[in-house]
Amino acid sequence: MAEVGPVADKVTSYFYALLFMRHPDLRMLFPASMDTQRDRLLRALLTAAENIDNTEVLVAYLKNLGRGHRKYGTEPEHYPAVGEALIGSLSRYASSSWSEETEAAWVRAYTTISQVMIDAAAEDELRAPAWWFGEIVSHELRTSDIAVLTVRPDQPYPFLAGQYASLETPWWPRIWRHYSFASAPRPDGLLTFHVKAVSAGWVSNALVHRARPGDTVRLGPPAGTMTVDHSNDNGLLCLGGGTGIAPIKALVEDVAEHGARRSVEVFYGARTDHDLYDVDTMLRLQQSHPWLSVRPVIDSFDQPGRLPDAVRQFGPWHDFDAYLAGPPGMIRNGVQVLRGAGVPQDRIRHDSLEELVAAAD
Ligand SMILES: NC(=O)C1=CN([C@@H]2O[C@H](COP(=O)(O)OP(=O)(O)OC[C@H]3O[C@@H](n4cnc5c(N)ncnc54)[C@H](O)[C@@H]3O)[C@@H](O)[C@H]2O)C=CC1
Repeated sequence: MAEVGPVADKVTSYFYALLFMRHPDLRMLFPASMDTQRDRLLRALLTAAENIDNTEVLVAYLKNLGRGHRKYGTEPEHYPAVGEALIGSLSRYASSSWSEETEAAWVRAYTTISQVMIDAAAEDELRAPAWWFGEIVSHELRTSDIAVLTVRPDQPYPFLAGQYASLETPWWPRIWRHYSFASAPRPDGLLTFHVKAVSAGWVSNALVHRARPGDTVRLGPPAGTMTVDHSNDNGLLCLGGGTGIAPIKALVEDVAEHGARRSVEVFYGARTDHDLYDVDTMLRLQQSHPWLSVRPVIDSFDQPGRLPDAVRQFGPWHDFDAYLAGPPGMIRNGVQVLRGAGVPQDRIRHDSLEELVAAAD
């Protein structure tokens, strides 16, 4: 991987060129524009490589990837085609370190990886659809670029508070983006998402500026491990930056439903007052739950991104489980501050930074 890292763009372009040249029928499974698709493959490979020594994490990641691929229409027979193109492009760009042994090792690794994904997809097929249709039943513009969308899935959609779904709009077929659920599972089965239109974000702009009640989106299966550990009574320390407050709100509702005996401390960061688009909801929750405290943190001109610093001023936090949701930079800095405040790594939860960076496309 060290040799291909610096030429990652070339490797992925060559990979897709090989794949589509040899298997033109597979082209229709990918978006019309491949711009944002290109580095997804490499990112997935890097994530797998990073966790190569941690079998439990790696297998969980691959199973999730396999389940998630059902919505693309991926079939078991597609995997060898991808494997051939992958090895073809790696052997070309890692030529100085490539040998028969390297090739054999890649074939073995890829065969194992694809088998875990294929098996997870087959198992999932017995209990869940590949995707759900969801009708947008309400669309509320909270600021000029943030919308709260409520979606009614066509069949029951089981998930846990703190997880996210991938979502495809009718305007950008086969382009999927992740959005966290902004509520814990509700008795009426409706799902809520907070979407910020980001520059060059095709899906997010369509969802904020174009989507209307009555439109239909497709939903992939729920994913993510940022869920509440109900096996202990530790307090929850939650950092939500911008629309990252969405899954934090879901976690608060989840704790409330479990009859909270634990304190929940929420720090809600935004650039300006105006960007605290969900502060009223959070303060209402604080009023009805004595165990909940919500602290809005507004950036100042001389101190942008000050959310993690604000958390440092309170505490102590070493007995808390920590949850972070928001921009990747906030999560990185937040984790550092929390580690410095004595919160062990295994009690700090957030979504994968690779996925969040991809979501910003
Ligand atoms: N599950 C998750 O982790 C979720 C993540 N998101 C992500 O959250 C982001 C939301 O974007 P915006 O609302 O535009 O957020 P933003 O860029 O306006 O930032 C919101 C707040 O986060 C903090 N922050 C931002 N960058 C920081 C840094 N480098 N260091 C420390 N603190 C920092 C600041 O307090 C800032 O006011 C998107 O990138 C989105 O993908 C959104 C929903 C769920």
